[in-house]
Amino acid sequence: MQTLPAVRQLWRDVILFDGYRQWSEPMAVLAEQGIVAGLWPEHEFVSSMAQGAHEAGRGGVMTPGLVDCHTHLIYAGDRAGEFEQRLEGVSYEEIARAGGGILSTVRATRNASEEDLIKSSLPRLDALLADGVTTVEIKSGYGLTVADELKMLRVARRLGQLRPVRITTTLLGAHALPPEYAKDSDGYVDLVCREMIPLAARQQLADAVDVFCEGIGFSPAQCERIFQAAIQEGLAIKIHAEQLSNLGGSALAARYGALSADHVEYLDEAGVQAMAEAGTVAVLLPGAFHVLRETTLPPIDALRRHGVPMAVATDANPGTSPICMPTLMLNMACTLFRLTPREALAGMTRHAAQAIGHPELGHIVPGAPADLCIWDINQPAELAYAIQAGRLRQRVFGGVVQNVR
Ligand SMILES: N=CN[C@@H](CCC(=O)O)C(=O)O
Ligand SMILES: [Zn+2]
Repeated sequence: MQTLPAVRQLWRDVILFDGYRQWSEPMAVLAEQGIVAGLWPEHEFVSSMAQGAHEAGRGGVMTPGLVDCHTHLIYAGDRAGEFEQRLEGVSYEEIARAGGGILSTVRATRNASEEDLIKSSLPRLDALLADGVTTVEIKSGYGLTVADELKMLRVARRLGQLRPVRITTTLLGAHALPPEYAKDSDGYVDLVCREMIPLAARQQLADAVDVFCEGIGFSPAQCERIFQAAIQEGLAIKIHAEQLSNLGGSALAARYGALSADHVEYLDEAGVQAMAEAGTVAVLLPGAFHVLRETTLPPIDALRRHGVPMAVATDANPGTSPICMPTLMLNMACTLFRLTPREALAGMTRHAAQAIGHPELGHIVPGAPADLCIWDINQPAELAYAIQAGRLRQRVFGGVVQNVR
């Protein structure tokens, strides 16, 4: 059931994690016309502070709406067969080099219409929403032709019209080398730079441009050309880097002012330092680490020491992270990467918002959009501690309250 935004909505007696910290005493929170308008310790609150407000709820834990800052939510087909191959010992890289992996999803996605893709992606989007997400970044990258990449981006924009969620879109034309360019990777990079990026920008289909910098992806020199083309069109940049090896992609992206470098298991100290200097967010993807049974951990201590903001995301995709449960990622960020529950939660709220270039989201402060979650739990750390669906009581998107249970 969805409630129209009353002019003033009030929550009483909530345990508040505001994106930065957990408040030590229960709080009252007021939203007005879709914006957070006030926060008070419950014992200081008097009703004249929120005259005429509708009491939208009482008790529970309130967090910012979750921000899933790295997904490949739109695709056709599945890769369960590859999962079985990997269990038998074939690596992700070997499958990719044999024409499977990303390219197998490319074949299925090229054959799908926009309607097909909407139909197959909506249940995944709904799963994210049911687990507290109010903002999702969605990448293209399974089309690898101008037409198919733009098709994916159009679908991403349409998903944002079909559900109460903010969607940011990222052109990932340089995700893999399509078979038509098997012997001409520079030629494909030309296509990305000269056609895909300008068209996606001019049609306002992309908010950012991403690249996969890896032996089975694109070289740092090729990534650099793509960054230059993106910046030329006024688009933000991001990178998949240091996932399977260290090519220095994160440091390169940081030098170009990237919003984020994602995966970063093989990131070295110099890369961490470059990211710290540029304010580039490290997006940690524990789902892909888990599914690929990786053993090299991202350099969490170095990231902490240098003050690099760490975000956490689902990386929802059919190959390395077929996961649409953001709270499970909070758990895995803690159990696999040793983040504290508070770091993990900041990683899926405030730092995730920074990773998509929306610092106004992901925190609960006066003036911020009222994207909120109210959970039926006793303390915020439970979101990372227990692996359990169905704890969301209310999801508030731009001040509109959706009673989930
Ligand atoms: N590493 C590259 N891209 C995705 C995987 C995509 C796929 O395997 O389909 C990732 O973030 O893990
Ligand atoms: Zn990815």
